[in-house]
Amino acid sequence: MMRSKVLSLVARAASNRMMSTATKLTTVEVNDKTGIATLTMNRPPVNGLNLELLQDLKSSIDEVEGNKSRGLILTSSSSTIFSAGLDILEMYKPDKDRIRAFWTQLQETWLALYGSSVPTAAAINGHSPAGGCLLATSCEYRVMVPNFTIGLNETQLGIVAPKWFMASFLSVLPQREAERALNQGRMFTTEEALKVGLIDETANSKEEAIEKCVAFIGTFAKVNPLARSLTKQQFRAADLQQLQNERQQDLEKFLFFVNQPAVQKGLGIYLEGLKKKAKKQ
Ligand SMILES: CC/C=C\C/C=C\C/C=C\CC/C=C/CC(=O)SCCNC(=O)CCNC(=O)[C@H](O)C(C)(C)COP(=O)(O)OP(=O)(O)OC[C@H]1O[C@@H](n2cnc3c(N)ncnc32)[C@H](O)[C@@H]1OP(=O)(O)O
Repeated sequence: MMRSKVLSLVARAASNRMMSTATKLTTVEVNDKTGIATLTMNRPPVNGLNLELLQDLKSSIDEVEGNKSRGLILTSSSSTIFSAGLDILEMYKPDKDRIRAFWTQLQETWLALYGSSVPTAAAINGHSPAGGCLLATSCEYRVMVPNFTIGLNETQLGIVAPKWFMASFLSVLPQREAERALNQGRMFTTEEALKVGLIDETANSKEEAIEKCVAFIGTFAKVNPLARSLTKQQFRAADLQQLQNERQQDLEKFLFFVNQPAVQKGLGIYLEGLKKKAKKQ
């Protein structure tokens, strides 16, 4: 970003530095006191992860990696939705080239977030199904506001979570819990998620969730940053390497699967159900 633009933004935000506003789908704000970056998703109405939001997320993660932030907190500008997961419109009756770019970008964004060298935490201030849960479980810590739901509900849509979605989930939950929840496509309430360990803490508001994420990141203040990040990377290396090695096959598998007539039919019915529900409200 141009230095002059950064400077004018610095002047505007008293103690927080807005590091990126070039795109409207994500913003990065670095707190001058803590040095921690808050990455906010802003794609109304539900932060559906389409190609452009995924691109912005990836470039915002890269920006945080590059600006020496002490940590990254992922959250949403919506008051009720963290992220509704993948934008189903990207997968339903897809454009041939765009769906390839979409899935490739999802892979890249996951590799960047799950493999991030800075401490990461999610302030889950709303519902977080499927791809939303993928983002949250790719972070190292999760704080969630009550009365929302989180989980990998793919089987409820007649689709299958790829291995790397499972890897993020398994980095948080024991295998037995993860397998059962995935097979059921189970969505956990905030309270259930806390009980099972899918989230680490609850908070009564987004602000409190962010404070708790800041406190988590603060636990690394006296730890050597290089030693911490190399340790994290060793824990995550096998999962990251597996996707790196299989990226092309993973893409082809996704394209084959998603283009099956039965899958397309299921997605169409699911979308119709969402739209009917939205009209009733
Ligand atoms: C053998 C095979 C091996 C390997 C397989 C290989 C590949 C696997 C293939 C595929 C895997 C793909 C993985 C996908 C993961 C996903 O993320 S799929 C998306 C799942 N998401 C959901 O199910 C969430 C659905 N949405 C909701 O439940 C609610 O909308 C939500 C609780 C989030 C919010 O509720 P509310 O505030 O009441 O809002 P509305 O429901 O009224 O929604 C507002 C409008 O937004 C539209 N919308 C909602 N979610 C989505 C979405 N995910 N995508 C697109 N659009 C969405 C909704 O229709 C409303 O639109 P309208 O206003 O009517 O136009």
